[in-house]
Amino acid sequence: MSAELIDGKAFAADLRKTVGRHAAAFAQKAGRKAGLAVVLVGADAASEVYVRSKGKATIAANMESFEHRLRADTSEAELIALVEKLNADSAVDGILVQLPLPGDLDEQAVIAAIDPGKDVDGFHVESAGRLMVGREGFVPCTPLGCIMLLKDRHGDLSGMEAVVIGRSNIVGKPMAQLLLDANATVTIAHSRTKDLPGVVRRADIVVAAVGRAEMVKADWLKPGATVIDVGINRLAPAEGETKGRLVGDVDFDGAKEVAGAITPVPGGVGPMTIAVLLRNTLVAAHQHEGLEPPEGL
Ligand SMILES: NC(=O)C1=CN([C@@H]2O[C@H](COP(=O)(O)OP(=O)(O)OC[C@H]3O[C@@H](n4cnc5c(N)ncnc54)[C@H](OP(=O)(O)O)[C@@H]3O)[C@@H](O)[C@H]2O)C=CC1
Ligand SMILES: Nc1nc(=O)c2c([nH]1)NC[C@@H]1CN(c3ccc(C(=O)N[C@@H](CCC(=O)O)C(=O)O)cc3)C=[N+]21
Ligand SMILES: [Mg+2]
Repeated sequence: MSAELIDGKAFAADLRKTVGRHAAAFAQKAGRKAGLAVVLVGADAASEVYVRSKGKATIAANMESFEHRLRADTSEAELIALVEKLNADSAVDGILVQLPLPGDLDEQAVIAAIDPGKDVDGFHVESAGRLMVGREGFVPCTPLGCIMLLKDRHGDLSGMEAVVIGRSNIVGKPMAQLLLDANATVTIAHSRTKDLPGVVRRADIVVAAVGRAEMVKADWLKPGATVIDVGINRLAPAEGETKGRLVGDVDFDGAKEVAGAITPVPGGVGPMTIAVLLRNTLVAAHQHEGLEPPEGL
């Protein structure tokens, strides 16, 4: 193996520790803990796992966790009514509505109902707009976690060629904006991109956020490239397994022989998402109490 492993899990554990320390100090000053509300509609098995691990991490970081589980047949009006109740609840600093929503619930309408001051996911149009024009606001957790790992490894990203594969509102687009803000030269690839391997081969930095198991191959990579694998894909169980393996969007075993550095799945970007969510929630809590958010968070 030639690539260095980018240990997102360890980085995230450090960040959670720092957040936990600041959260304890916040509770002292404010006379209450910072609070995160997570709303889960329906009983999606994968989402259950995220919600549980988020709840545990929140409590371990000296913050409060409020979980709201709603039936899969919840109406949009009921869901928005809950969001409005959480907007008005002074114990709640951050609101996360787990996506995707089941059935024909309108995700944009539900996100629009979240108070932008509690939008710790950074999915509200106000947050997206602020990121786009370079004003302070909540940045989506997954791309922010990725840029933290990249800056930790490279320091200055100025002039580097970055290729982001995927253009979703929650990963690809904000990721590209953060790389642009860091003065990288950014290309966004997607399902209509011609010659994706050729585009990826130019990249010093590859961020894969596609949702296709092991799609990015070793021979697409420029030797020495830094590879950030956002994908979370569950393979079908092999013989003798009850649960399939979790893999990313990059063919890790091949890519690790060519890349300079690579994030594993699991243990890469996923843990960063949760750590950044707690960080964003603590920042929101400071804002709600009129306190200056801690330096260097
Ligand atoms: N680790 C973490 O914390 C998180 C992980 N994820 C994971 O990241 C992945 C991406 O998530 P998300 O952005 O929500 O996914 P979306 O499905 O919303 O977006 C996928 C993007 O990939 C593009 N795409 C699909 N097929 C191809 C292809 N063959 N070639 C090139 N581009 C393609 C799509 O293009 P087009 O726009 O043209 O359709 C689209 O822009 C998933 O595996 C998800 O589970 C997501 C969030 C957090
Ligand atoms: N409103 C909203 N915000 C989100 O941020 C959001 C969402 N909806 N819907 C689903 C996706 C996905 N996502 C993950 C977070 C952490 C891990 C994670 O911690 N993964 C571990 C492994 C977990 C396991 O083993 O099951 C890892 O990669 O090491 C994965 C995926 C957040 N998302
Ligand atoms: Mg999506």
